[in-house]
Amino acid sequence: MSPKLNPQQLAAVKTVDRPLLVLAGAGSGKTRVITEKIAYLVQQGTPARHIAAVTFTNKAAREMKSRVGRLIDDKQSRGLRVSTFHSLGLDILRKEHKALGYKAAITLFDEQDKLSLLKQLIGHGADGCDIDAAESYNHKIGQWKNAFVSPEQALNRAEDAETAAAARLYHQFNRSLKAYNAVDFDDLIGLPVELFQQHPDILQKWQNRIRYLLVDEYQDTNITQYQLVRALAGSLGRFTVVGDDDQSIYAWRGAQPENLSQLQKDYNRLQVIKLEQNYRSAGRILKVANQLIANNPHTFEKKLWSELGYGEPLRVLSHKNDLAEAKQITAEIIHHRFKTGGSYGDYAILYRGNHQSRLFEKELRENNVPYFISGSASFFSYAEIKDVLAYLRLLVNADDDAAFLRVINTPRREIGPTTLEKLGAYANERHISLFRACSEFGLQQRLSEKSVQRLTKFCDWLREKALKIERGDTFAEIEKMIDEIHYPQWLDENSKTPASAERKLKNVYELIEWLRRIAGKEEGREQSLAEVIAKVMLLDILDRNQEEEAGDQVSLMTLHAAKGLEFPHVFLIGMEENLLPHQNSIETGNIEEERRLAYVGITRAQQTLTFSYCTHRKRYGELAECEPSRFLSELPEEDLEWANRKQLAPEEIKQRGKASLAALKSMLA
Ligand SMILES: Nc1ncnc2c1ncn2[C@@H]1O[C@H](COP(=O)(O)OP(=O)(O)OP(=O)(O)O)[C@@H](O)[C@H]1O
Ligand SMILES: [Mg+2]
Repeated sequence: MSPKLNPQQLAAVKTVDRPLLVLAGAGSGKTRVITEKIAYLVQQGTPARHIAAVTFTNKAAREMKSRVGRLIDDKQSRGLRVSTFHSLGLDILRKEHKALGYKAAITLFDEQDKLSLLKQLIGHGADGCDIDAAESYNHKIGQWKNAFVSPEQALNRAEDAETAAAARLYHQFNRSLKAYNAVDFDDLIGLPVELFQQHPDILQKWQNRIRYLLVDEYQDTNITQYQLVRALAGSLGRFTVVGDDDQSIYAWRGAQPENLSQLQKDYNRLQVIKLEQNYRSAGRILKVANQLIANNPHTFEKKLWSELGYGEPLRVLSHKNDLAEAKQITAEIIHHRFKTGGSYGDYAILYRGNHQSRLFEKELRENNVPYFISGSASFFSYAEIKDVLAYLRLLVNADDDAAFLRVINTPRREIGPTTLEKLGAYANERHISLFRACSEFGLQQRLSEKSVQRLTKFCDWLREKALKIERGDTFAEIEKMIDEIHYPQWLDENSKTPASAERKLKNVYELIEWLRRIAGKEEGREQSLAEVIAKVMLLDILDRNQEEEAGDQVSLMTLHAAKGLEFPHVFLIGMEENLLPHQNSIETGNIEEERRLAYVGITRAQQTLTFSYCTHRKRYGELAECEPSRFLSELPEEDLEWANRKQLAPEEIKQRGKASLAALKSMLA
């Protein structure tokens, strides 16, 4: 039986006749309001299939689903949608692809696919664009998509030649995606919004389907996501959104905490409920978090208190370098767990950047401490693995358009974007795969002779290779293929260092070796490549799920990934200038977002919280001196316990004291 809701939570659960915003600090039970409200709506007679709850990560969605599962039974929750924004978008796209002019099997482009498309477009004469800036165009296009700005609008608003060129590239980029029957991650939100604007009948159908909408972590929605919420919730505003402006940490991806105040403007019947009791953290942790975040300007005033006792002082550990940091914290976890008889699942190590996990992984493994890293890159997400798998997918099924697009110019075959665009458009018109379209006369008429030759050469090679693989020694043929397509040279040309090219090639051979083992394993019978590939794709999915599975293991994750979660014991590592706050943010003056990230980290802790920093750390191969994070100096001294503290010069301490005092004064003014 879960503990009783407090009166404000109860009011939030029972407010169903008007739009509702629950605005409250960390650990105050906002997510709990959402899960309880889903159960309440169902018990009041709203069929679960008419309720949708959205959040930001798969992990959060799964967690929410399982919490709902404890409140209502399977039969009652049948048809309930609990998902991320993006999978809701994908669902809408899949069902409504026709109205948007898409074929059913929509391909999702990842970052690498996008970058290589952009490079192709630029390489083939997108005016005024520089190929070395492909990443920055990619970012710019993402910003436009997140702000629901179309290529035409972007061009009209462009104030200089550079932006205008980027806007034109954006237009070409979208046109190519369409021709390939592909979408990118941002389109998963943007296209449904566009669809709803153009087709009121389809919108009505969806409004009828989703009669109540709940959104967690609302402060992280961008403009396009807000448009989607508005469209689905309709003018009646049948929604509950919960959020905390102090935990807005996705500004770099277009999140607009202003969406919180925008709600008040757009829905005059909006009810706002604030929650003030924190049920997660010891009083001291809460006090420290509140004091840190007080250094940021505030639109909404929030108070938070806790009844969970004051707790131990928060420790600040100093280490001579990052290896020492990993060693000491690993030792502390082993020792603490032994002393308290707890579970490894009670501990989390949080950090600003993924690279910080490496030494910890090594130390934990060497000491036989079970751990899992949330959201780390799996073997299958490496570009070289995806490339080779795409070749194999295409060899067993030439109609796999996503694979076709991935390999057609990897390594380069000088098949230009205009050719691919025409190919895509033709296949789309004729509703056939790209591979099939290549051999049709109708397409060939539209292309130059050279393009036809190159496409034909590729397709002939593919057919022949597929036959050899089927009839000959499958894996020997695959190994031969790596050389035939000049993949090692391609890796050399496209890797930052020879060592990295070599590592990638090693990964490729490891993959082939592994496939060979799988193929021979089953019941003494050699399996076909198609069977093996099908198995691998499934394994990949399972593997990813398993990755998210917590248990008796220490959790390692970035601060971004930790949002919404809680752990009895938290270690916040790398509390150094240039790491947290991140160097880029210091350079661009964006300290407030970094402070919110630190706030998110601190408020994950239930019982104990330990900060750690190094006095020296390797940077670009050289050992450099590090300063403790300015955020440490913003915390109440009386609640911290510094172990082996690095001596700060007295004037430095005074300087820092002044800075935080000034910030506090300006806040109170
Ligand atoms: N009324 C209550 N009584 C006791 N415990 C509660 C109550 N409401 C919530 N909790 C517990 O408090 C903890 C924090 O709740 P929850 O995760 O919903 O907070 P949140 O506001 O969503 O936090 P965050 O801002 O970090 O996402 C959870 O362990 C939850 O079970
Ligand atoms: Mg939450």
